[in-house]
Amino acid sequence: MSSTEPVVDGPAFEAAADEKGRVLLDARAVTMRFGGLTAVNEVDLQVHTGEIMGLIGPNGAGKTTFFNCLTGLYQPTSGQVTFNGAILPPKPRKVVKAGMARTFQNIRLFHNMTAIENVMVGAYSRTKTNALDAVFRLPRHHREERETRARAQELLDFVGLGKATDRLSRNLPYGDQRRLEIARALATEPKLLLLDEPTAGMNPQETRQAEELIFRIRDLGLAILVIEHDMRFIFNLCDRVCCLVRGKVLVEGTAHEVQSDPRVIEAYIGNPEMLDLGGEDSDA
Ligand SMILES: Nc1ncnc2c1ncn2[C@@H]1O[C@H](COP(=O)(O)OP(=O)(O)OP(=O)(O)O)[C@@H](O)[C@H]1O
Repeated sequence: MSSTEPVVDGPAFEAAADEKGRVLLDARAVTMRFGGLTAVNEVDLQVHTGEIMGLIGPNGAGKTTFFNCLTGLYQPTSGQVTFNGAILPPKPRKVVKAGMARTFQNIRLFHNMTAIENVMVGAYSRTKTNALDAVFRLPRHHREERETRARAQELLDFVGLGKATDRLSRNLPYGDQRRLEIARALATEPKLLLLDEPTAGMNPQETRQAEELIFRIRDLGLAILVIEHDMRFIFNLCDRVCCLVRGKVLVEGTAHEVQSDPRVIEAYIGNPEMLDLGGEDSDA
């Protein structure tokens, strides 16, 4: 969040009314093969309402492929994903409508659009305006346009970009672009937000701000599933953590359990710097 902007009260989300701790996302035996390579192998994972769940694992473990299976970008070779009690079809638009939104490892904003326009694109997945309303500019179109813009501004305020409304997204600093992606995902009114390496490329201060923002999103009633290589960030943030190795679940448990599990430490041998949990002489 840009340091000059005050933290504002959170916008209201339907998810806030959900009973806490019930199973929201239930992935069963999800498998994804690319030819002879099994990138995701019989993965079971549950995310409950109101929790922050982390997904970790060395490079190539299958984390992003698993996200793609959950969000309909890939149709799993086998297995099933249930969300909010219903089986999810492997279609990204339907997944968004069901209440699951995501951000990507590589920022995917509309670079020639302003910040608010980017967020409004997210909100259109929820509006009722059809092509006729828009072409003939019927009253419903105008009313929804006004409401959508107001909601988008509310979300920009919430993520700390309230003053960036009319700036082209390509001109925003890197950390702000990541926050804008989150605002756009929030505009789809999700119950579960999936974040793929939200702090990649951030400096320590931006990382702390991202952590604080994710806590605030959870406090609005949303559940969060986050992939991240920054272990200090993950173990500080998450209620539970799942560690994938070569497409399989190696360990799942509370952040404390996973952090101290020797199998996790061993999985990172060869990349010990990735397990840097920040000792006393660490820089952040
Ligand atoms: N579209 C694809 N076609 C073929 N192989 C793929 C495809 N996508 C991913 N893979 C392979 O699947 C495996 C898992 O990749 P994935 O990107 O899911 O891992 P990851 O855990 O997200 O890694 P990283 O932390 O480096 O992002 C890798 O061996 C990768 O090369």
